[in-house]
Amino acid sequence: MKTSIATVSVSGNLPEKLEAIAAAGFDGIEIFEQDFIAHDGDPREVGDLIRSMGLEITLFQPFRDFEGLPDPLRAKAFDRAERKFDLMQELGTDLLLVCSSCHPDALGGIDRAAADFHELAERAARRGLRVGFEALAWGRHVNDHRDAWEIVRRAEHENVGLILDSFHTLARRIDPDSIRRIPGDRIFFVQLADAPLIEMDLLYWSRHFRNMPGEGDLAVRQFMRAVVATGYSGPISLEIFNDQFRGGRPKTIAKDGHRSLVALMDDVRREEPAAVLDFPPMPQRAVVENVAFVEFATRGDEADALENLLQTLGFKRSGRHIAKQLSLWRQGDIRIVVNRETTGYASSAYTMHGTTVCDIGLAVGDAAATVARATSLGAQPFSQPIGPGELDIPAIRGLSGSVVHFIDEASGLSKVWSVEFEGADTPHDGAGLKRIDHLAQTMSYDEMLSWSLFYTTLFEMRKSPMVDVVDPDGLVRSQAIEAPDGALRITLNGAETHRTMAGNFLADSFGASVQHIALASDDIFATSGALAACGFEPMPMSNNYYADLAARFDLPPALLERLRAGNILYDEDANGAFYQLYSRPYAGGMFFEIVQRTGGYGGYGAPNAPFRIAAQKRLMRPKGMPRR
Ligand SMILES: O=C(O)c1ccc(O)c(O)c1
Ligand SMILES: [Mg+2]
Repeated sequence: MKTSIATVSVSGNLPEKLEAIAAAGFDGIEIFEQDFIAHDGDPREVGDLIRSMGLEITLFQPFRDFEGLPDPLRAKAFDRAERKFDLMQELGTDLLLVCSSCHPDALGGIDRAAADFHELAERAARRGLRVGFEALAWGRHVNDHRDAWEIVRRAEHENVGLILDSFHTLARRIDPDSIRRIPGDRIFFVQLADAPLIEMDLLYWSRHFRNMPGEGDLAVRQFMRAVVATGYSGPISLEIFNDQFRGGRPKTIAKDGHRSLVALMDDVRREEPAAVLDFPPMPQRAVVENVAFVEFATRGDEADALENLLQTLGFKRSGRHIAKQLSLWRQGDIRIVVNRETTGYASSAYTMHGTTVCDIGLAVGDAAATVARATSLGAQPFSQPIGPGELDIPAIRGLSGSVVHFIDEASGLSKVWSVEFEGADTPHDGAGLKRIDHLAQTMSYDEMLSWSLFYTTLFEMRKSPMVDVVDPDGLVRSQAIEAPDGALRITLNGAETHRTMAGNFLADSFGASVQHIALASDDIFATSGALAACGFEPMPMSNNYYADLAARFDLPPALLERLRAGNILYDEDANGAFYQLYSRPYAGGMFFEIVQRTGGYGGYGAPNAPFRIAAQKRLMRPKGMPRR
């Protein structure tokens, strides 16, 4: 099965689009006519350029407002088609996409349309070309793939077939399983797009909000399962109209597209075992067991400040690396590595971002298989020279240059602490922090889809709905990506302006990275007391916040007073309660959060976020100081 993508999906001029598409690993492209017209170059040369990059032209599109017209418009439509057939022959492609008519004079009538397609197919056949019919969701008379199929069937010509596009079917809530009734050899082409569920005009939704399969909310997988069940074996092509992608980096968009397609086909293979798919197999999504470690790259005074903060959080240094300037800090099941190396990867991360989380270690069932899946999805394996006595721990590059290591029991990699570190790796209770609850990564809003696709295609993780967080100086979008049992929880925070707390951090750290780490306690009040004894200074919350808590919830006065006294934030959902306590920001806006979940509370305290951010900004911008 060939992978393909429409040129309209990627930003840039035609050569830039082609280069990005070829580099991402696609087999072919759909030429979107506008991209060709905007290019100044002979069609034969364009065709040769495309083939020289190892790409095939799988389709030329769109041909609009063809079927059901009265003469003389009908005759003109056929003349127009002949010109496009000339162009297709020069480019070197044999398939034309005809999308259903939106013409105000189109007459309708299934048999009239079928007769038009019979004649068009006859003309195409004379040149060895084929035509495919696609129902646009907003087509005047034809806006359902089942009607398009009836027209193709009645056209009775082997040079006309059906073109399916997941957006048009799913946006109209047409049951994708109706595709299972169509013979696979009569489907000439399949286009895929996802989209976020937003109530709006279908045309506007389609032209501005489509995204890659898995990035939106449509049942693209169910659609594709139905397609492969028909026996269809032609190209699978992404056709994504998206305002954000039009302004994005061509290479990133194309790579994300390829990743989404490969992951989708892997899911389809597993869920539709009877279908024959010539797609290379890959290991299934990795189940993350826990966050094995978080590593900071840091230096000098900043490193001292970080270690000091870790001590006030109840951590103890429990090991030093046998050869490198790494120290291991422990509490409960949490491991934090402080890396002060001046060469190697962590050192470059420090140079780039300042003190930063440069590496995340995840415990998985099979580390090598996880890297194999990641590589199939287009991720880059990561390695650096290994010193004597050190273990070769499989790793990949995450996004924005970060590194993710995979640790497993089977290969002995979980023993890395006793092998590579001197000193006892013994757990201790400290202030009662047990495990990492979540990691919060900050990025520009444009990068959020890439990151959520990265996590959801590689790991067994789900995304929860996007929430808006109000910062006094702008809006931040936040989305959680979670493993089913909470073994790994990541919140993605997308900043649009550098004046927000998140945007400021992003600008200061030159790129996306972890802005805060949330550590879980099973008794936040005991932890709060223990932290005070360690010299921890919580971020102060306002009286207004606690007055509002009293109004929002039915909290006993004594509990409310304990919350206020400890600067602890509170939230509830249908399942349980959530307690939060924040450190003061350090090193360019990073911070720690301490949380307790009771009764299966599933969120992240989003209602509290605006007040937490305002409190942090008060600390960072003392009273009376104008903002930068
Ligand atoms: O928005 C459109 O007009 C349009 C054109 C061609 C397509 O294949 C499509 O899905 C939409
Ligand atoms: Mg389409």
